[in-house]
Amino acid sequence: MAETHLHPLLDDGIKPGAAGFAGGTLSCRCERDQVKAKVESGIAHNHACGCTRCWKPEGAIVSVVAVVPRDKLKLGSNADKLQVVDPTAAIQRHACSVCGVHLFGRIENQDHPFYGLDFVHPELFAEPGAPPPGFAAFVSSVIEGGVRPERMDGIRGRLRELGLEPYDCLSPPLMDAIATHVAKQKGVLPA
Ligand SMILES: N[C@@H](CCC(=O)N[C@@H](CSCO)C(=O)NCC(=O)O)C(=O)O
Ligand SMILES: [Zn+2]
Ligand SMILES: [Zn+2]
Repeated sequence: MAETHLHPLLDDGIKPGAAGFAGGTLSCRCERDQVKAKVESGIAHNHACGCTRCWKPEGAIVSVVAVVPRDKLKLGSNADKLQVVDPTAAIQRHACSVCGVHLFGRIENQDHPFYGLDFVHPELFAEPGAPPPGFAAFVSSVIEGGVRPERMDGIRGRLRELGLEPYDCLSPPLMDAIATHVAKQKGVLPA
């Protein structure tokens, strides 16, 4: 049976992060005139994502994506190369129009449960030591990206082997946070 290659950050086993990782500079993968953004914060909720919308490096089955507070992310050089991939999506992913890397994804809808957070791909940090992913989200969605359904047992098995519990939506704590936000908006829970 062929090995399951999920993502370069995962395939050789998950490396622990460095204590005190506090962000750094994200860069796109252009050979010159890279788009850069500075993140003055650690990352949270780092996860592998199987959805079709998150950026993944060539050949990867899943992306690795985390969140940072939006006010801690500052655009740097060559930001004029960025284009929003899909302005109708909840997460507005700002991609380099030359190399295709998503530098960050921003939620502009103030009613969204994750408003205030930007999505970033930790592998784009120049600085080492970002904490590793802790679970796998939207795993069934890899089929929408063209993965054959027969491979799903192998993919979920490999994720579990890496310690990344596979979910077909987000993790239970994040799904609970979303549901709590909705319940408060509806008034069935106190705000
Ligand atoms: N089956 C779809 C799922 C896409 C999806 O809902 N992705 C999630 C997770 S992205 C990072 O965790 C999401 O919240 N998307 C909002 C958005 O993309 O704007 C598919 O695979 O396309
Ligand atoms: Zn680029
Ligand atoms: Zn995703």
